[in-house]
Amino acid sequence: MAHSSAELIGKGGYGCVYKGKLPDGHLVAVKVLKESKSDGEEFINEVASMGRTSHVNIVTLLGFCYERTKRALIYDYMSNGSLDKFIFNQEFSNTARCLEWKMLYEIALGIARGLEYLHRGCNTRILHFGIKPQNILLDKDFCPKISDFGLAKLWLNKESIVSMIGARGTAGYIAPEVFSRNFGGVSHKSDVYSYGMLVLELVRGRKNIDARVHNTSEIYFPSCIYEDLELGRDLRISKVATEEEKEMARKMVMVSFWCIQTTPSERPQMSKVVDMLEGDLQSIQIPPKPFLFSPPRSPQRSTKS
Ligand SMILES: Nc1ncnc2c1ncn2[C@@H]1O[C@H](COP(=O)(O)OP(=O)(O)OP(=O)(O)O)[C@@H](O)[C@H]1O
Repeated sequence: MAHSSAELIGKGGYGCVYKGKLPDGHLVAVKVLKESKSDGEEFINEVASMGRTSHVNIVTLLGFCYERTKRALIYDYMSNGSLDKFIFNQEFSNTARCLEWKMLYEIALGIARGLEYLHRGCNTRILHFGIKPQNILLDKDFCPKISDFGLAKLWLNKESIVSMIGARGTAGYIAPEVFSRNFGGVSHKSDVYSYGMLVLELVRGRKNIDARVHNTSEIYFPSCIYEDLELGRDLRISKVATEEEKEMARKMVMVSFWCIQTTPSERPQMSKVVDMLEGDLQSIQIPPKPFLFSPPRSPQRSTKS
């Protein structure tokens, strides 16, 4: 289906992604999945359900290839790549911040709308592993789209889930209840948590858990942002110049802190998140301080601090 001279554009935990071109010139991203032992029926069912998904903030799945153990998924090509490139890239953080506040706000809102759609009605899905900046792709107009929501994840058993959380370093986006059932059951609210962590990263332009930071109180940055919020201080975030920008940043921070509440039932539904982002800053209450836990470093140590 894809052009033979397809170029490699990325690698994920589940396989390589190539850029390709359909005979009519349409650009596509072809994700060639690693070989899997799971049965094909599950794959086909999952692809069929993804095929029924249609939303402006979800990457469109155009088709799939399936031949014994070889499986590939064909998506619309997103010319601006994934969000991590814009929020973590030194090149961008040293010069003028690449994405303006208005754009960051639009991205946060777009992702919220996409997740709200996935959580709604019969399309209901939980992303479980957390949604991270690599899963947010930006199209040519910088409209954010969620990609890869859960397909490969369904093939994993519980054990491999635990080892992946340890091995892949995406722990910062995963809700506490995914590590330990003491916090409650896994639900849509687990995605709400991941969303909150992702938006905090958008705001700060830095990973939530950053080993390069020397001051220990800064390692887990949401704590110091919370302090600013609680004391009504200006948030210690760069490039917020105008009142409008301050308001957008504050709104994003308030929403994120609601989303990362430790108890799942205290987190808002995604529909409420969309409302909060679109509504007045004044109508959002200051969230309680979330209990900020350190996710386990290895699969064996599911401790909290
Ligand atoms: N539709 C697409 N258009 C453009 N680039 C894409 C597309 N899909 C994926 N990519 C690129 O390929 C990279 C790897 O994507 P992929 O979905 O395989 O992995 P991931 O999201 O990083 O992780 P995982 O699959 O392990 O959750 C992305 O970060 C992005 O840069």
